[in-house]
Amino acid sequence: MDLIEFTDFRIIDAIDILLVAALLYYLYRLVKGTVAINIFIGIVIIYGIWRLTELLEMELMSKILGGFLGVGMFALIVVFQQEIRKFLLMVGSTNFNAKRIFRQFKTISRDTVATTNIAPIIKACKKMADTNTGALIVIKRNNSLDFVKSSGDEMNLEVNQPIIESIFYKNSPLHDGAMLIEENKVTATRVILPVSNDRNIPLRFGLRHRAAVGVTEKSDAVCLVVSEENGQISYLKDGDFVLYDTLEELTQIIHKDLS
Ligand SMILES: Nc1ncnc2c1ncn2[C@@H]1O[C@H](COP(=O)(O)OP(=O)(O)OP(=O)(O)O)[C@@H](O)[C@H]1O
Repeated sequence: MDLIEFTDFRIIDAIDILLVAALLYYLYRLVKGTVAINIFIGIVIIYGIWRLTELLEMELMSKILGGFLGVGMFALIVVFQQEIRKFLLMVGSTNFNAKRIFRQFKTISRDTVATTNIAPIIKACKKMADTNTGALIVIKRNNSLDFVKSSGDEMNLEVNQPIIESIFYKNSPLHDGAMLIEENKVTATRVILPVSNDRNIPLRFGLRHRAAVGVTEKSDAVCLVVSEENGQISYLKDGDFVLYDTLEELTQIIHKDLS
């Protein structure tokens, strides 16, 4: 009977397996490097044992483990709150090509939406890097940044090099925290970002860099960090440092990421 069911393998079963594999892969990517990875591995092991006990018809053990996993689902929502949020953001992100195509059919032409001008931002970063002035700039892509904006001072200034430099100038009352840029406007300063607890971030990076990792983990925004310590300009996307050789290359990368 079992053998007949096994040979009765349909295309839809293959798709089902592929989807579960993709789901597990994305879940792993979400929790990789965080403390949640240990919980994730623990759950996978318990689930594996549960399925095995079911297969071997060890009724008592499979009932206990099944019950544990059932109740555990609610606990998981609490434990993985951040990861579930990020996963939903990822699913709803307009990065998918299908959505890009859809966007082209929107009644409002993209040309009417002010796109962020990268050149003055990079020039300001270069100037700040030369003078070892620390800076943290978050550039919005598709996801809303409202979840961090309220922690800072909201404003509405056209992006230009002197504005960015003067905000991060050491004696400026606005230099602390992060700057948000949305559609070529500085929309907030002194913003407090969520700090990442990724254990893979090298120890030489302090809170400014961890905050940049944090916000790019929790949204699809990209982030530029100028180190006060060594004047290094870092670019972050999806919770990772993006490597580049020259500032021209960095400008092109950001252009591509924002388009
Ligand atoms: N969670 C946060 N959100 C926004 N800004 C932050 C956050 N944490 C730190 N910062 C900013 O980073 C500044 C410097 O922090 P810290 O020295 O720990 O960072 P760092 O990564 O070592 O950077 P640097 O290389 O510039 O020293 C703080 O004064 C503050 O302006």
